Amino acid sequence: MSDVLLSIENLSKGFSSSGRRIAALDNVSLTIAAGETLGLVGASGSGKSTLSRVLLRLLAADTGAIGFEGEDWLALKGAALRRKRARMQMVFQDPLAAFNPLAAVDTVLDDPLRIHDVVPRDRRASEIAMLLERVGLPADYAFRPVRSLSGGQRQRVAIARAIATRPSLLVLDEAVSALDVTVRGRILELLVDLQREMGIACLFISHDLAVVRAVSHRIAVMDGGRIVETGPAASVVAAPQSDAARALVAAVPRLVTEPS
Ligand SMILES: Nc1ncnc2c1ncn2[C@@H]1O[C@H](COP(=O)(O)OP(=O)(O)OP(=O)(O)O)[C@@H](O)[C@H]1O
Repeated sequence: MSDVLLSIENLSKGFSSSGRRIAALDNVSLTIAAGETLGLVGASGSGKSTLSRVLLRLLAADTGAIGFEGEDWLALKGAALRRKRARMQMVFQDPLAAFNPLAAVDTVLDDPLRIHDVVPRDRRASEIAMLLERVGLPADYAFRPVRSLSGGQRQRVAIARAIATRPSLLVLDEAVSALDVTVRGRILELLVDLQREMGIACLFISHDLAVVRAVSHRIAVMDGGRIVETGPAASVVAAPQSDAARALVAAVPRLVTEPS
């Protein structure tokens, strides 16, 4: 896993709020290798969402650079950016906010296949069936409205949609935070399976260190807009070096951090 897929270099982003300047991102640098899951963890307000929004080009950085699949990601525009977006997909906390809740599942999955021309039109229905199977949903769920699904099933549809364009990187921002604990466990297992079988790299963002630990090869810890610690997931949990990481470890119930 040494091929660098994503490199974030000296990224900074400030906001002005009530006359004060907030450094939401302060010289952030990190890399993700092809097929690697990097967990990004930090307390509320540490800058995680700002980083994901800048990475997804939903928000412009003040300074810094991002290389993705060997290209200058922040310089891409127009058709070239739209094409490249197929390679970096996202899963958010609330799938209902991400797609039309009245739409049927097959419509939600057909959109990326059509927009990015992933397979010819006559193969899209079988591709949708394959995607549903891949995320553990029966093929006849294609005809159900998204609104009729449970939270976990909706998140499976969101993951199916994200992998539909055959991305090399998934950005998951608090993707399991709204799910109850058993459903959360199953979605985390699905993500680990997908990552192993399809070789997709993930940036897995959460405020919850136990969740991040369950899926990540490496963990980066954010505090006050900075990356204050990066290391193998097991080391960051077992021997945190920064105050921010120590506080996050202390917040995890002991049962989760102790080896079985
Ligand atoms: N649009 C904005 N205008 C002003 N300040 C902002 C804006 N967006 C974020 N901030 C500030 O930037 C800092 C980082 O926020 P960010 O949402 O990135 O943190 P976070 O780690 O994702 O937190 P949370 O887990 O609560 O979402 C915070 O101090 C926040 O108040």
